[in-house]
Amino acid sequence: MAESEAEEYEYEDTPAIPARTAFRRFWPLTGGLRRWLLLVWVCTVIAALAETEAILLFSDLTDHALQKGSLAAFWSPAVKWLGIAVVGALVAYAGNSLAAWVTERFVMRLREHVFDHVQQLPPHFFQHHRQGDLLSRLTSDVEAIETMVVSGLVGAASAAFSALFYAAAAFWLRWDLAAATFVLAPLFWLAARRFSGAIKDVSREGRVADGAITSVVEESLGNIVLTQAYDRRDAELRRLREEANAWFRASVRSTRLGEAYEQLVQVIETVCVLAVIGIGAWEISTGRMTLGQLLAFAAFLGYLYPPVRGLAQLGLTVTAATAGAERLIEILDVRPSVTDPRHGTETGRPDGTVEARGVSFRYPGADKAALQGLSFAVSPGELVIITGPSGAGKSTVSKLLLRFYDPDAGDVLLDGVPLRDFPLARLREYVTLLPQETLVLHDTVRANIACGRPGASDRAIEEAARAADAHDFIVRLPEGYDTGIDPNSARLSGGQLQRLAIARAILRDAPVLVLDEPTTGLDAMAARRVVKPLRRLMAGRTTIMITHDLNLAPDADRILVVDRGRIVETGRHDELLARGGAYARLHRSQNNASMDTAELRLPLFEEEPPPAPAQAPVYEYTTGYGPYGHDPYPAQAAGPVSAQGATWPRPAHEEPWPGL
Ligand SMILES: Nc1ncnc2c1ncn2[C@@H]1O[C@H](COP(=O)(O)OP(=O)(O)OP(=O)(O)O)[C@@H](O)[C@H]1O
Repeated sequence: MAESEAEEYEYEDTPAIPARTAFRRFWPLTGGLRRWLLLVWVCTVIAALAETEAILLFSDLTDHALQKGSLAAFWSPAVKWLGIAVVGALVAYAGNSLAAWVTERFVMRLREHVFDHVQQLPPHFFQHHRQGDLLSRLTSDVEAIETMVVSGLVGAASAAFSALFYAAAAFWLRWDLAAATFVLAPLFWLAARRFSGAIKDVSREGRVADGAITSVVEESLGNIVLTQAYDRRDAELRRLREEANAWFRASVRSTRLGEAYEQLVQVIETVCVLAVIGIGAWEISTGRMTLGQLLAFAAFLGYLYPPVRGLAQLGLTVTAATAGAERLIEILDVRPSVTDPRHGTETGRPDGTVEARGVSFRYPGADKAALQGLSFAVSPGELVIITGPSGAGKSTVSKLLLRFYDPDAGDVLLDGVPLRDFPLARLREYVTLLPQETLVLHDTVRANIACGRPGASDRAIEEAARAADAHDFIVRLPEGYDTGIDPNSARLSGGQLQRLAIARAILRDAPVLVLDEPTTGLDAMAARRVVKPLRRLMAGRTTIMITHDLNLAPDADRILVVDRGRIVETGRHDELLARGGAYARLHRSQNNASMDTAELRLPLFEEEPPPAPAQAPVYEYTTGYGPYGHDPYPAQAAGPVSAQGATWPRPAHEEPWPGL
């Protein structure tokens, strides 16, 4: 992606777009709805015709029934008028209901379109965009576009036709009087033109402020622990107030502009009405017009002004909505960093040979390369650990393996096929990521595991959970597998969440696994607890593990030490230690760091439980694996296991459900 595109992420730089361009951009989304739009418009035309007829009947009634005091002349026009009113009401009801349906469908469609697009955007897009601002674009800005495309279009067509009917009727009644009053019509347009620029500016400011407020609230609530622990309430409040002030100013200015326009139009209308009454009075006095005609004429003008005013107002609404459109178009113009190949390669399930050939990569907008000339190969079933100092480029390797980005030079290959030749959905089926942060859906535990393989049977889900050593704590939850969890849920500990993620990955059953710091963020006990399930997950799969945690290094078939985007050492754990180079230094520094805490010195692979404190509660250790039951993954048995019996002290990290 070009550097200029990265710069577009700045909100202030949202490019200005003419309303016509914005309209054209979103018009294709009305496909399939256009015939209904046409029907809405037909309903509006019929309703306008009914009104026109009613006004003519009113003129008839005034001249023949009211002025002559004849009840006989009342009935026929009255019945007609009533009939027309009923038909007009029914048609207006149908038209308005249909308009609401079309409008909401369009909003849904547009929102899905933008949401789907955003979901394909590369990770760095989300680092550059505040979430709150994205939320505001997906909600209020989407609705603004609706005003422009659907309501705007139907409103404009309806208003134009209504204005045309009433104007034609006024001309038909008295063309000279109509012509005299129509001379004043351009005043409406002049007023609208005068206001439109200012209204667009203020609307844009309001939308940016709206996004900023949502961002502050979202960030502040997401960081509530920091806010409370460091007593940042006042600082957060100040941040909110600053954004709210901008919104307040824009909002008040917008109302002031709207009101000023409204009142100006009222005055113009009054001038027109007075002109009609003045000319009418003169015409009646000379006998060239009846009172009924004058009243009907005034009524036509009364009906004519709202659509004329509506048309001008619509111009302002559309202009204001364009500010929202600009914000959506800005996002829609960001291209996904990777796309499906035109002709995807169908290889069938790969064996899992992974190779990087001279891979170089620079993040969009970054000034230096994150990876340079990286080459390595992993055979099916091998475990390769990628380690190195912070910022070396380890996680970047995982992003290229998952094809979140394509390399700028070189290729990443799976079974000899460049990743860019696989359809994306297939590739993500073949390569599974276990990310550093455990990702949780707002759903049940079952659904959280099942998202590894949608449609998996309950049995398969449970088996995966057992293999991930998650079954036991899941069944202890209040509703077992049907217990609801969410990303902010405090119901599960870090280690438990990690085991859920492992169950999900086991269920996915991909031939290639990318583990990004699988034990980081867990305390030593929790880390120990995930090692065994991790081994089961890795069994028979090509595994590339990105980690600082060198406790797992002796298991690796090969270790790649990365520094400043290059591989600086390759070999097995013992070889690299003996070489006394970068790896040996990393290893030493890790051991030195862990000297400080007794907890970290606990052996990571040993399943021997720590000696039970005298008063420690005991519980049945019911996992179906290891020495206590049938282990379907015997080859992955992790180090020496306890032979002490079936009861263990409850590990400190194994938090039970509160109240259990
Ligand atoms: N979205 C991004 N935009 C620009 N530069 C980035 C981006 N993400 C990472 N980088 C840079 O790329 C380099 C490699 O980052 P990477 O996250 O791969 O390092 P890492 O070895 O995984 O570090 P850590 O161990 O701290 O996670 C770093 O210099 C980092 O600043």
